Amino acid sequence: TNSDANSPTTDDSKTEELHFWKHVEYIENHGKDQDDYEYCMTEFLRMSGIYWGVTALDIMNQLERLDRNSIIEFIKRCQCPTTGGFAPCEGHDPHILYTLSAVQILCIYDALEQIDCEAVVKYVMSLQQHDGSFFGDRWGEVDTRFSFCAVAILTLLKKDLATTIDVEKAVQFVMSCCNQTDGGFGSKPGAESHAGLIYCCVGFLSLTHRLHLLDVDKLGWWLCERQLPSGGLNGRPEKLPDVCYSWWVLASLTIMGRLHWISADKLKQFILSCQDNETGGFADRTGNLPDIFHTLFGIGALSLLGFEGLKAINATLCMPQYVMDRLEIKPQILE
Ligand SMILES: CN(C(=O)[C@H](Cc1cnc[nH]1)NC(=O)OCc1ccccc1)[C@@H](Cc1ccccc1)C(=O)N[C@@H](Cc1ccc(O)cc1)C(=O)NO
Ligand SMILES: [Zn+2]
Repeated sequence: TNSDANSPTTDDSKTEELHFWKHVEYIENHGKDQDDYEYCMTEFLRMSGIYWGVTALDIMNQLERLDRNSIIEFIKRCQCPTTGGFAPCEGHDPHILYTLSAVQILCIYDALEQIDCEAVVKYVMSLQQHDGSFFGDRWGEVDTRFSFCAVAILTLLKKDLATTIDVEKAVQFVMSCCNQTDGGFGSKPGAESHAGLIYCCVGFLSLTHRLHLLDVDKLGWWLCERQLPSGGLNGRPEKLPDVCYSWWVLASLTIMGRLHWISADKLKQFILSCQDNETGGFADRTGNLPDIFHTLFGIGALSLLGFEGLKAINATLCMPQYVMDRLEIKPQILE
């Protein structure tokens, strides 16, 4: 059958099209209604939410629909004067996750001169530990996500990694989280492989030019095993498909030069089936409510699959390729 366990069968005979202008409207209106429940409940990751909206609209060539100046003013108000890091929203604490989102937005707007970049560099350096790992903030959570954020921020700021952090130690820590059996990565040594963390670790190795350390065939195989009869991808064995895993898995395969190992047409159909035809936006799976996060990763995955009418997206940094070209940033990818 073409349906996965416990999910409604997808009628793959009906070829869905991309409701392009509905998605543009959905993103443009996201955040206009300050009383919107989902908007209020996601204040703690507001900076990331703006990055998701800005990137998705730029890939659809509609960036001018957002108010560039008010976004930049908001970002400036979120830089912590003492640490140089960015908070997700005014009044919150700085964290490396939202520092990356802020830097990504400013690179897309070509407005890095509006913030104190040297303070950002010092903030990132201050988070590296003796074992090479990175804290997410001053409270000391360690995770390979933060290793990716650290090298992504320094790369976007055009800093030489070798003269700002201990690259060898950072590489050692990430590789210590590599799962010998499936070639994947978890959040710390011994943790189960998870597609989101694999994306972070493969992205980290791409930015540090250490992709030769990967077992590409073993990891490529595990990533392709994520594809289910519906065409959708899950994040771990036995899980349901979810459109954001389209991005984490496809981006990782693209960096490793194995994108062709996935059945692109079946995946395209699954992603298009996650659109909300009334409100616009993408949900995590067919029939659920859309959100700005899954809208970016749905659009981003379609861009990686070469969907016409979408701009090229860089798999390592999840940003429009033209921005990478302007900044002359070339993360390593395997052919
Ligand atoms: C914090 N977070 C997640 O944990 C999502 C939740 C989810 C979405 N679909 C299934 N679960 N998961 C997620 O981003 O997983 C990918 C990932 C996991 C670990 C590392 C990197 C990526 C999402 C937000 C979200 C919460 C709940 C529902 C939808 C979106 C999120 O902010 N993801 C971040 C990455 C991330 C991931 C996990 C974190 O604990 C923190 C941040 C991101 O993509 N920034 O650009
Ligand atoms: Zn998801």
